[in-house]
Amino acid sequence: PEIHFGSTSYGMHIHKSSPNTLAAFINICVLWLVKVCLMLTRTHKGLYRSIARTLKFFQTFALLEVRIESTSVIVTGVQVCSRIFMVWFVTNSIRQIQNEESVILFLVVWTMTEITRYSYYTFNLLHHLPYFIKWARYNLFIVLYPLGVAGELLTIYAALPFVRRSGMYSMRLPNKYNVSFDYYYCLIVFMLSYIPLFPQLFFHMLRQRRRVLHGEVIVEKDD
Ligand SMILES: CCCCCCCCCCCCC[C@@H](O)CC(=O)SCCNC(=O)CCNC(=O)[C@H](O)C(C)(C)COP(=O)(O)OP(=O)(O)OC[C@H]1O[C@@H](n2cnc3c(N)ncnc32)[C@H](O)[C@@H]1OP(=O)(O)O
Repeated sequence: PEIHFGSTSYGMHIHKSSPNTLAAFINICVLWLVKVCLMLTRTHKGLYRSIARTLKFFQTFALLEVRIESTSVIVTGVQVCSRIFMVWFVTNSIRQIQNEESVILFLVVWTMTEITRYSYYTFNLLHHLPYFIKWARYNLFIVLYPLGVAGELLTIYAALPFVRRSGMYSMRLPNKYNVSFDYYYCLIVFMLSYIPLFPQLFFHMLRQRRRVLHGEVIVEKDD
C-alpha cells in the first residue's frame, strides 16, 4: 500500500529503499558479530568462517547493483568483480589464509563501507538524508579505501605460497586442451591490476564527493 502525505508517495520509496535497509542492517549485524567474537574469544581465528556465508551472499548479490543507470557501470563493475574475486577465488578457496589479520582488516573495512553506503541509499530514497550519513558516505572512503586495498593485497600475497605449492586452479602442459594456465601468476596479475584500476575507483569517489558535497557538475567519461 502506498502512504500518501500530500503529493508524496512514500510507499514506492519505502519499497525501493527496503533492500538497502536490509543490507545496511545485516552489515551492522556482521560488524557487531565481529566485535562480539573478538571480545569473547580474544582472537580473530575462525572469525572468517563464522561470517563467510553472509559475506559470499552479500558480495555476490552486489552484482545486481551493476545497473545500466549506475553513475558509472565500469566503476561499479570493477568494484563488484574485484570483491567477488577476493571472496570466492582467494579467501573461500584458500583456507590456509582465512585467519590472516589482513582478512579481518578488509572484512571490517568492507562492512563499515556497506553500512554507510546502504544507509545513504536508504535515506536518500526516503528524501530524509541526515548530513552525517552523507558526510560519512563521501569522506570515510578516503581512509577506508586504502585500508581495504592493503588488506586485500596482503591477503593475496599471503596466499601465493599455498597456490604455488598446490598448483590449484592451474593447468600444466601437456594436456588434452593444449592450454596452460598458472593461477599463481594470475594472482600476481590481479595484484598488479590494482595499480591502474584502484586510482580510477578512488578518483571516481572524489568526483562523486565534489558533486554531492560541493554541488560540482561531474560528467563521467563512460556516460
Ligand atoms: C574478475 C577480476 C576483476 C579485475 C578487477 C581488478 C580490480 C583491481 C582494483 C580494485 C580495487 C578495489 C578495492 C576495494 O575492494 C577496496 C574497498 O572497497 S575498501 C572499502 C572502501 N570502499 C569504498 O568506499 C567504495 C564503496 N563502493 C562504492 O561506493 C560503489 O561501489 C562505487 C561504484 C565505487 C561508487 O558508487 P557511486 O555512488 O558512484 O555509484 P553507485 O552505483 O553507488 O550510485 C550511483 C547512483 O545510484 C544510486 N544507487 C546505487 N545503488 C543503489 C541502491 N542499491 N539503492 C538506491 N540507490 C542506489 C546512488 O544513490 C547514486 O545516486 P545519486 O547519483 O543520485 O547519488
